[in-house]
Amino acid sequence: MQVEILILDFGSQYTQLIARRLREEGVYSEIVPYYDGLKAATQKKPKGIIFSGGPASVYDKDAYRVDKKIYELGLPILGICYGMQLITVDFGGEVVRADHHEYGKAELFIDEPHKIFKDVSNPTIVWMSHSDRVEKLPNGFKRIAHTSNAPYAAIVNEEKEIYAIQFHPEVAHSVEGSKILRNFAREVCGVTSKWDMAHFAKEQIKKIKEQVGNDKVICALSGGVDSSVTAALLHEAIGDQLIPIFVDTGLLRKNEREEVEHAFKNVLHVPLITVDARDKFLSRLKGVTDPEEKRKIIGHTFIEVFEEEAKKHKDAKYLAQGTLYPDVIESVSVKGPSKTIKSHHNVGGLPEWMKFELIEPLRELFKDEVRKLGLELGLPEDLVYRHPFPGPGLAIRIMGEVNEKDLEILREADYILIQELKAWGLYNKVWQAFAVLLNVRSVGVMGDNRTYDNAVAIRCVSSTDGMTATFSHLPHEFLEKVATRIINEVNGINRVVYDISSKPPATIEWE
Ligand SMILES: Nc1ncnc2c1ncn2[C@@H]1O[C@H](COP(=O)(O)OP(=O)(O)OP(=O)(O)O)[C@@H](O)[C@H]1O
Ligand SMILES: O=c1[nH]c(=O)c2[nH+]cn([C@@H]3O[C@H](COP(=O)(O)O)[C@@H](O)[C@H]3O)c2[nH]1
Ligand SMILES: NC(=O)CC[C@H](N)C(=O)O
Ligand SMILES: [Mg+2]
Repeated sequence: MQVEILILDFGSQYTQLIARRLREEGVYSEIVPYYDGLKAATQKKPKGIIFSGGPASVYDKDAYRVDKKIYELGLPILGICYGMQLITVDFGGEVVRADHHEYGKAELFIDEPHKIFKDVSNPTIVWMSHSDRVEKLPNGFKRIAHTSNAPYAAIVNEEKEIYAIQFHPEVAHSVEGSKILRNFAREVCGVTSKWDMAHFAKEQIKKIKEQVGNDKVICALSGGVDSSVTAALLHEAIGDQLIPIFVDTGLLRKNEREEVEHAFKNVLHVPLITVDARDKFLSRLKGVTDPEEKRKIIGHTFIEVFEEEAKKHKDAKYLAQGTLYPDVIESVSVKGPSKTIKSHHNVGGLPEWMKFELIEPLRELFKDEVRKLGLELGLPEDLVYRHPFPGPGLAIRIMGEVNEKDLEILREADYILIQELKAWGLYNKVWQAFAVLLNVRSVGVMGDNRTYDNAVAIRCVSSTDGMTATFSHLPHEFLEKVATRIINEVNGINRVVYDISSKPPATIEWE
């Protein structure tokens, strides 16, 4: 893939958004950590470079710096926030701590028409998030825009084509931010190519064919979006050389195995191998109540099942997995390692068992791009827009020990919730929705009799990436209908509650 714009990450929370905005404009871009900037720019030969924002202050002793040779490559550069401040000091200007911090919307007044402001209104609303500011202009630069708080909101060195802006064009609050980023790519850097999913699919298919030759590829397939799109792409490229393996863990939802098998065999015509490992998973989980212990047992059992299965396919040289761009970025980001809240298991993410070479065709894509690719490849919409479902499945939605009886109860309750969401046209409006079996008993009255039964929690959240989430504000009539149906139709449940916590401080799953 020809990288048109290279983004150097200085640790901003919004770095990924810069790449997304550019790609939405059809400009292919990639992110690298700032310290790899010069090397990547030399190798990837982009048409322009963007410096992201970042939490540090340029006058700090250990502030992130770039190799100054990057300014001599003759490529246009756009510095955003921290990126602007870094350019300022690198060219002999001065950055100081501002008297007051500036967070939020500001009116940007354009002082001089310029390529990056083509077709942008004057004034325009932009979004600021900084506590340092440019005090003295760097050499060779002049001001082209200001706000009431920031006298130097945009500056340029025309000779070197280096632009620097204090606001964040990548966030949605900057009303014409996408236009400014597009202008930088198209008007300043002269990017003319138009990147889209059809384009991407074609290139990947060609690449996979060349890489794999006549060998075989194993793909762990969950029926989720990421692994399904990976499998579909591979199947397009290498046909029957693909060995897709789906594990029935016994922790799946109602009809899930049948639906996944149906979609792959009859809709996509991919011959799927289903491994029935229900007994293995359930027997190992017997008597286990600790959430982390459950997750670890499931993760290990997955590897074991795959090891056994892989032995049967000696000629399989490759393993395909649905790694996405955020997974990649997280592992190379300049941010330090974060705390483990839960052991997220990802079958493919475990390299110990692998004599395999990896194939990760989605590693440059965001989730919504993967969905577009899925549609491009002809995957059915209900599969493409399926809610995420975690590898450990229903085991982390039953509080405490997992057993067949509780799994059955939870499957029925969950099924009713999903059925109703679809019936009310709400399924695609929430990011994820499911039922949780609480293992809390409470007293009820049904048909004049006392009941003492289990309770179910309904969890529906909106989110863009699963990292943060808020509970979905669903109509009360809908919730009432779901609760009534669950209590009436599922034996063993006499109470339904709605989870109204957000993430953070809660998480999406209960375990
Ligand atoms: N039941 C399963 N059988 C085989 N592989 C599985 C199973 N469950 C999970 N995996 C593997 O673990 C990976 C991680 O799961 P994850 O839920 O993150 O992705 P996904 O299921 O492909 O997509 P989604 O996020 O939409 O659920 C999957 O891509 C798949 O390779
Ligand atoms: O593949 C997965 N393996 C896991 O072990 C796992 N645990 C949580 N999830 C999913 O990740 C998102 C965030 O979940 P949490 O807020 O509960 O951490 C939500 O979408 C969860 O469903 C998992 N996915
Ligand atoms: N968002 C940013 O890039 C902030 C840059 C710098 N830390 C400041 O506060 O001004
Ligand atoms: Mg999944």
